[in-house]
Amino acid sequence: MKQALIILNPSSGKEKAHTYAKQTSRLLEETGYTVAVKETQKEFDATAFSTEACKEKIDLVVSLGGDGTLHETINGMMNQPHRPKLAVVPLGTVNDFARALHIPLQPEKAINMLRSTTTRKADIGKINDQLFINVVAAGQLATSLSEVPSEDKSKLGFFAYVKEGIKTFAGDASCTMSVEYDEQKWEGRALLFIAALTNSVGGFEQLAPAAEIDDGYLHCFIIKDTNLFTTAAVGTSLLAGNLEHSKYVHAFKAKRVRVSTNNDLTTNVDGESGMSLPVTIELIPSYIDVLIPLTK
Ligand SMILES: Nc1ncnc2c1ncn2[C@@H]1O[C@H](COP(=O)(O)OP(=O)(O)OP(=O)(O)O)[C@@H](O)[C@H]1O
Repeated sequence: MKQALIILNPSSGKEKAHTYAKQTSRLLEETGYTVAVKETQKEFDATAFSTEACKEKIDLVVSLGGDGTLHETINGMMNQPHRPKLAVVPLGTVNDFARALHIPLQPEKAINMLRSTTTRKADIGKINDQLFINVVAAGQLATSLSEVPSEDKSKLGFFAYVKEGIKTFAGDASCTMSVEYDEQKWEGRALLFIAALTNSVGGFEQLAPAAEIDDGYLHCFIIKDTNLFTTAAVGTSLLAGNLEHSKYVHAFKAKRVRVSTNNDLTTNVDGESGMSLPVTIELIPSYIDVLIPLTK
């Protein structure tokens, strides 16, 4: 019999988290799985549960939580010879990974989807020795974005980041950045570096509209040193889904990028504060099989 593990973050999904876990469990049993549920209590529990699932050669891991739980779950699969298939029931406020894979954002619908699925191979990113599922950002602006209060994230979504970004312009927000990618190099004053795996970042689906989770590329943007006026132009291009054509932006696709700076800056990885620069970012193609809706 096939085996599934549900990794539940009870703090996302609020009071309905346990109900969703029961519904998921019942549905998977109906489709022929034996199911175990493990609840996270703190940071990195999902990583540990996921590593165990790999070692036990479990067939399917279901992440019931937000992007943070998913980020930890995928990191638990790193360097494991057996990687279970992955299903996602999004309980967070943003759920970029589910958006990118067209998995329903309402938990009940995502659970029901499990009745009839197909798999899609998803690319994964690697920053130094850690995996990421969605985005890496670096620069003074990214450091400020790591500090966006979660209350604002729930209320304002992507615009919480815009709000924090505008505040950053009160100080000197740019730094000298060196970005080496594949066989090329960009150097100059920059406000922000972004490497995205999918079209959805912070719940906003226009950053890299053409990016697909399985296209084999990191979609990178360097927002050059700007003042408040030119930043408004960058903002307009962003909202129009046209960022790559802005003259204030250096946009490129790459499989491997090295980012360094003369400042002491930390990155933002999947929306959380990450490691300090310099960093090496790589694309790992077709890393994981994700269950997605079967479309006829
Ligand atoms: N029982 C728990 N109580 C509180 N925090 C937990 C618990 N279990 C795990 N966590 C931590 O909660 C973090 C955030 O979880 P996650 O992103 O999945 O949910 P969320 O915050 O509801 O989603 P979003 O970030 O989209 O708002 C995880 O990275 C994990 O470290």
